[in-house]
Amino acid sequence: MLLACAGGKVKDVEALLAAGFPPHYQEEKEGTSLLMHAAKGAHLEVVQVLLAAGAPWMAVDRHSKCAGEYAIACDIGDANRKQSVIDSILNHAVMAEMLLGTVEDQTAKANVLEQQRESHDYLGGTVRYERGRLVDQVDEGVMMEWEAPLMEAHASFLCGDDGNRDILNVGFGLGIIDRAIQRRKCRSHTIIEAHPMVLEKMKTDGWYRKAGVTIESGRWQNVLPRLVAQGKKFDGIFFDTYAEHYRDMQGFHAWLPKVMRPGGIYSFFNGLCPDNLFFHAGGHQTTIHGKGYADGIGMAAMSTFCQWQFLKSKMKEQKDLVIRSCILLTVFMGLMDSTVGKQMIH
Ligand SMILES: C[S@@+](CC[C@H](N)C(=O)[O-])C[C@H]1O[C@@H](n2cnc3c(N)ncnc32)[C@H](O)[C@@H]1O
Repeated sequence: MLLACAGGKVKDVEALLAAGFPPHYQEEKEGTSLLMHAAKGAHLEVVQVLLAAGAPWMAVDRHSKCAGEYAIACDIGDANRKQSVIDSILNHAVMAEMLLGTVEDQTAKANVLEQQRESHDYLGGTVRYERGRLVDQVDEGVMMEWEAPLMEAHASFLCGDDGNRDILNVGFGLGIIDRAIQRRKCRSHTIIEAHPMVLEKMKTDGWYRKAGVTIESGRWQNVLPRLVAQGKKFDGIFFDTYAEHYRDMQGFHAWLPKVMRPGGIYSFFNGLCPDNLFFHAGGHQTTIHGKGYADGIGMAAMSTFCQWQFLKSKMKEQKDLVIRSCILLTVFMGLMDSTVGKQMIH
């Protein structure tokens, strides 16, 4: 099977799968999967057959590399084919993450509670400012001074040169981006911050007295609905919180169309799976497109997004719990390596 995948022999791969060969197989020594072998040779058809059969896109080898990275590293001459393989895996990853996310949303309330607990632990705990760092009560770095060049770049992107923009920053931390925004000038500068000790520091440092600056204290989850109800709109928005799940970020993205002026700019600190380029891209696309915000969207993700919106709108129309459960179960079966599930989805 490994040879068939590496050699792009799609008929052999199909025959072996039909005979019961597990699509999730990984060889013992290096941990390479069937999908990695196919991706390495840019064998698009084999990749598609394996993904459809339930081969896990996120499996990693013994060096923590996933199939997407094998596709990126592949050195065949045909750049189009190579790109098609990358797109195919990424598209599948985004689709799987979005569907899985919904299954989790519906069925694993405990996970949500777990995430909320993490956030509440942080917000209810102590923080301290020390030598260019903000650290939480378990000595984890919330923000570090070395991130300044990144924050400068975000501020420059958001503020432009016209000095005429209403800017919103979510998460003060060390205030690096807020100082950079102040240096660049803007019409108004709003900061949402939730941690009482950070708010205290902001008070001490005079942020409450700065002209044009409004401090909104509280979690963005509570503040944003109020700002929207007041009809507040912004030209530039930055999001960089702490101890939150990427699903929170998705939740934030769902608010963007309501608080952003047309032509506005959004930027965020993107620390999703920073150690793995491919997971980073998958997480990024899922997060951006997962809840109805479709700006700067790639075509592959767009088609996934449309399919997903269609599925969601169908679910809404029916308003029928049984049908909803059936769809979720089907999706789940599809994800769980079930040919029947895949056929049901189709
Ligand atoms: C990584 S720091 C932000 C750093 C900032 N970009 C800078 O340039 O210094 C994250 C900040 O978000 C705040 N925060 C965490 N959860 C929040 C929430 N739900 N709403 C508002 N602020 C939150 C934290 O207290 C912390 O001050």
